[in-house]
Amino acid sequence: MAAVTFQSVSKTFSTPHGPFHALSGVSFEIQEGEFFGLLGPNGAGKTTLISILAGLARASSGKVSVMGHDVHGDYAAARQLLGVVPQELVYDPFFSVRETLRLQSGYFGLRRNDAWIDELLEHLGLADKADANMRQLSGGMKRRVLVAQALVHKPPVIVLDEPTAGVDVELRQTLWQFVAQLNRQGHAVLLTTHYLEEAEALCTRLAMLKHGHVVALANTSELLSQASTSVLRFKTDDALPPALAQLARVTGRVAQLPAGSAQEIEQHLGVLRGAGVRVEDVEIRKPDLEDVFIHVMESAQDEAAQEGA
Ligand SMILES: Nc1ncnc2c1ncn2[C@@H]1O[C@H](COP(=O)(O)OP(=O)(O)OP(=O)(O)O)[C@@H](O)[C@H]1O
Repeated sequence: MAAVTFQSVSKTFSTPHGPFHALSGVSFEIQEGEFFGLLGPNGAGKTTLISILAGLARASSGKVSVMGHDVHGDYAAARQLLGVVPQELVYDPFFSVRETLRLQSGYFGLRRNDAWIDELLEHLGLADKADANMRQLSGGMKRRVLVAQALVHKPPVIVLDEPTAGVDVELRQTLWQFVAQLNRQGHAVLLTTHYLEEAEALCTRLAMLKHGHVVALANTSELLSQASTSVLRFKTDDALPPALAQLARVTGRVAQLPAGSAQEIEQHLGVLRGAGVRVEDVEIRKPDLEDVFIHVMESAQDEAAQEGA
């Protein structure tokens, strides 16, 4: 049985400017025990889809189920099977960390949950904060509590919406080790993130959303192998000539250009030399998920433009 099923899910918001289609016919399944990534640029519809899955919003049409339980018609059963770590830091400032986790356990009918709560506190580096008041915690610590809260009832499906936004390297590593361990034990994970390196390292399958449409759905390794073009990477302080500037991905001093063959690499270097651009630390690397992501998003744009023409 699929852990999560999205079947032709659409969501339309009414806005002062008319109806806005945040999701249009989104369909995919996440299998039990799978580590699944949901990617897309800002505003693609990721949080809207997760809100529908968590029962916080209602789809305008389509069906969503968790382990066969409809999130609308069979809400309580579906919610019990899900652990959702929200993007926003929502917490009750009057409780301590342990009280927060006991309260959350109570919502799921779990009375004697302290052994698991202690384990969660330990795994998430919160053991020494158990009695601290929620409002005394730093942002990163609060986020750890949100993760613990989502896991108090050991849900078979864990949903993480941007869990590492604004989080330091140490917590990221602790979090991923723990989530990977839960995944190995059979929990399915649905992750949304803008850190494509994390998605590449963790997710076995990915869906990419753009303007509420699924524009790619495949195994991570398949997506990476489809991007056969290597990348020429170098540092420079000079402006790139226009012909290359429009192909390049530039981050600060680092420029990256797609280069399918040795000949193309030689051509790029020739153009750079001809324009008097001084380059350092030149290397050729394999494409990563960010290259694939940019390519998929650009192709989706071209297709949309053609359809609109
Ligand atoms: N209540 C609402 N009313 C109108 N429009 C909304 C509402 N909620 C979301 N939207 C719009 O729906 C689109 C999808 O938003 P959503 O938050 O799902 O995107 P996202 O992919 O999670 O983005 P981000 O990466 O920025 O978190 C956006 O254009 C957003 O402005």
